Order: sequence, then structure tokens, then C-alpha cells
Amino acid sequence: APELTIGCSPTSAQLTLEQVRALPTEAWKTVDPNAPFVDLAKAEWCRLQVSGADTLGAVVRFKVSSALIAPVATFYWPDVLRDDQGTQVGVETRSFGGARHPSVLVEARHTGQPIYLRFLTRSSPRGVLEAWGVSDFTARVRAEQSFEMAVMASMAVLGLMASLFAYQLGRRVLVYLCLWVISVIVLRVLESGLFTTWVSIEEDARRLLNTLSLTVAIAFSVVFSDRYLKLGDHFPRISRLLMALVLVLIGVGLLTVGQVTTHLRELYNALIILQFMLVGICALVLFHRGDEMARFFILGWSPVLVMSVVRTLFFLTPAPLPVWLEPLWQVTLLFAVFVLLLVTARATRDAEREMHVVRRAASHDALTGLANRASLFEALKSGMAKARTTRAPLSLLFLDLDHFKHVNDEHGHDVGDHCLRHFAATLQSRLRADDMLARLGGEEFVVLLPGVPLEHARKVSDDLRNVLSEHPLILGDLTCRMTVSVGVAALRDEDDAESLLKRADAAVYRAKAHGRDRTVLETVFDAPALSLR
Ligand SMILES: Nc1nc2c(ncn2[C@@H]2O[C@H](COP(=O)(O)OP(=O)(O)OP(=O)(O)O)[C@@H](O)[C@H]2O)c(=O)[nH]1
Repeated sequence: APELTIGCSPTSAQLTLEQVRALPTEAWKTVDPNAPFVDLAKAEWCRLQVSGADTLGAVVRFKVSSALIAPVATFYWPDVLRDDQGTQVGVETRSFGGARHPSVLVEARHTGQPIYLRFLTRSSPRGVLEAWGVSDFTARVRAEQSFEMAVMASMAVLGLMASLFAYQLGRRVLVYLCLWVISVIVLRVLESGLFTTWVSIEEDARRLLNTLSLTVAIAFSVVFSDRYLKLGDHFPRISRLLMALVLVLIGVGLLTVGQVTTHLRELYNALIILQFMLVGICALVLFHRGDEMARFFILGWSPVLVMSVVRTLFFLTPAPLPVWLEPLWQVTLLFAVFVLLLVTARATRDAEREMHVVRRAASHDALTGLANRASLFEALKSGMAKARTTRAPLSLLFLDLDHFKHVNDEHGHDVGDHCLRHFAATLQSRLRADDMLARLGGEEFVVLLPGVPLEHARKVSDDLRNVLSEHPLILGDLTCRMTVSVGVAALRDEDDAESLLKRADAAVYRAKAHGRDRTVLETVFDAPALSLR
């Protein structure tokens, strides 16, 4: 493997190439080859010397790895690389490895000579220089990129699933979530260098895209957090401040594009940290108050916040970055998306349950749980249509509890309610699966009997009345016996739902008039207009 000897210039003062070349070899501060860390705040130039038995004719790639990239750091780029004659040699600005693996290619013909490397920007205070044989370097970068691709593919899948849930829910907050996931994926693709491996792009344009995508990702993450935690309701001032900071961040982000000014970059990073801290504090306060949403938010986002701070600390300390930092950061982002997917899935499930409750309330009677008037009429219409096409009979029982007013008056409304529930349950237990028992209102019920002719319907009615008399409601010492008057009608060719129900109602009227607790069949006189035809 090629060996790299690195020397740092003795001063951070700006030196020309001529001055640098005039420096004696002893003036260069040697860097430990096992930890090839260069403090860029102290040295502007590096002197690189490649040696080793098999370096002649070999191609060597220097990896210049910067510190943090997102969301709290910037990276630098090697400016010029010159050989001893002062001519510029292979500087790969369209780098292999992208922002995370900026690299310069050094041809073998230069390896006998020292090479001087000057850093264009020094907003990042650290740098690590390593020399790799080309194949080793390629293998390592490819491995890192494969991991990165797997993480991003997983993020894309989780993000897509979350979008589907968000679409179902139609909630705008979840749309912000999806936009955040998409913007993070775009950012990671740009940073990873995968993008520049496929597409030729100018260095300035790449930097512009990186800054823009980072700004967009952070803006969406803040807007999403604000909407998700409903900060506008809980902390209106902080919410307004956050939105203002997002606008400032976008402005500062645009100003930093193409610039290497350290102060703007610092302001940009400070804004990001401030926003994250504000959101984090609000989430903690809400969590303390027992807010369910804040619980999930903290679960998914605290690792992201902690990792941001850890990266910042590593960035500030003058030591090489540990190898686990970048993969852990990616896994942390993936975990956050996963937790947010769980939240969207939960929200969808809750919304479906609510919908079910609302639908049931619209079609069922709250007291007895039976079908209500509206669903009775629907069932009646479809039952009548089916009976007509199959030429099958259809009968209807109209049931009205006898003297129910007395029950209420004597024992109270609660006992009355118990009676109604008991009545519904007792009847329901005797009916076939095809029959339908509905509560029309008050103490009036209807049983729909498909495939049952009038005479047989009378038997069903009597059977139901017998069951009712055999099973009175027992509430402690109280035994509540109920009787019911039933009118029976069967479907005729001319009938609609109303006329069928009316004839059964007329029969109930006669049952009441004849002393209650009985079944009365309809007569031809119950519908004189029709029977005259
Ligand atoms: N507990 C309870 N009572 C109800 C409910 N709906 C209607 N009622 C009562 O049912 C009674 C019906 O009284 P009426 O229409 O006079 O009929 P009735 O007392 O059953 O007498 P007949 O039908 O002539 O045998 C009223 O006292 C209503 O308040 C309910 O949901 N719960």
C-alpha cells in the first residue's frame, strides 16, 4: 500500500505557493500517519509525499474527509494540487465519493515529488488525509455507499407507506411529514456522492444543491414538528417565532450558497440548533403535561436531536471523527421515520375506528343496538326488490309494547330502558339470521321476515310473544313482565315500503283496540284504495 507523509504548514497566515515551496522540510509539522488529522484552523497548506515500494506506476487517491456535513456543519474542498514544477495536477472536483468522500487523484508520475494542498475554505476546523490505493479506496467508498443506499431505500419505503396513510387521513400535518422524508432522501443522495457518480455537475452547482436541500429538509422538519405538536395552540408565540426562524434560515441559507464566509455559516448552524432546541423544549413540556403526540415525537426525535448535538461536539473537538458516527446518524434518521410511520398508522387506525363509530351511530339505535328507522327502510326496500325478483313472500311484524307508559311511571325511566333492551335481546335471540329486528322509535319495533308468508308470520309473532312472557325481566326484587301487540302484513305487488308498514300499523291499532297482547293480521280493508283495483 502506498505510504503518505503529511506535513502541515507552520502558520495559518496565507502563503503563496512560492513561499510554501521555499519552506525548509523541517518547518513542516509532521502528521501522525495512523491518525492523519490536520487542524485546518492552524494550517492552510499541507505537504504530501507518497512513498513505498510499489507506488511507482500506481495511482493513489487521497481522501480528504471533512467533519460534519449536515445539519450543523460545512465542508471544505481542496483548492489546488500542484507538483514541484508548480503545474496543477489531477484535481477531481467532480469527485468520486461526493461531499462525504472528497478525493483527489494523484498520478504515479508525481509520486516522487512533494505535493502541496491548499484548502479553499476553512469553515470546518478539521480534516483527515489518508492515502489509499485506488482499488482499496473504491471498495471502501462503495461499501459505505451501499449502506447509505440501503438506508435510503428503507427510508423511501417507510416514507411511502407514511404518505399512503397520510393520504387516507387527508391531514396536512402528515403531508409535511412526507415532504420532510423526501427532502431528507434528496439531501442524503446529494451528500453521498451517488448523484455525482451518475450525473456530471459543476462544483458550485453541487454546493448550491446541497445547501438548498439541507435548508428545505430543515424547514420541513420544523414546520412538521410545529404542526404535529400543535405548537400554534399550545405555545402560539414560540410557534410564530419558529416560523419566522424558518424564513430567516431560508434567507441565510441562500446567502451562504457559493460563499465560504465562516460567520454566515456559523449563523446558519446556530439557527438550526436554536430551532431544534425550541422544538425539543416544547415537546418536553407537552410530554410533561401528558400529551400523547409529544410522547411519540420525543421517542422518534430525541435520538435525532441527541445525534445532532453529538456530531456538533465531535465537530468542535480537535480529533478525527469516529467511524461509527456517520452510520449511526443514518440509522437514527431511519428510526425517526419509522416512528413517524407508526404514528401515521396509529392515526389512520384511530380515524377508521371513529368513522366506524359514526357510521354505526347513523344506522343503529343507541339504546338497544338494533337497526334504526333509516336502516329499516333501506333493508325494507332491498328486501322487497329481492322478494319480487325471486317471487318469494315477505312479511312484516309491527310490534308495540303494551302500557309501556306504566312501566316508566311506576319504576322510572331507567327500568323502562332496561325493559326495552331486554325486549330487543329476547326477540333477537329467537329470530333467524335472515330476519331483521329494528327499532322504529319509542316502544315500537318491526321484524322483517323474508321468505315468510302471512299465515306463517302469525306463528312467528305468537312464538315471539310466548318467549317474551316466559322470560320477564328480573331486576333484583323487581320482575317486569311485558306484553306486546303485533300487527302483521305481507308484501303485495302494489306495495312500497310505506304502504306495507301502514297496513301492519293499522293491524296493531286493531290489536290494541281488542285488548292488547295479541297478534292481528292485516285485512283487505286495511288498504281500500288498493283492494278496489
Ligand atoms: N324508558 C323509555 N321509555 C320510552 C322510550 N321511548 C318511549 N318511551 C315511553 O314509552 C311510552 C309510550 O307510551 P304510549 O305511546 O302512551 O303507549 P303505551 O303506554 O305503551 O300504551 P299502549 O301502546 O296504548 O299500550 C311513553 O311513556 C314514552 O315516554 C325510551 O327510549 N325509554
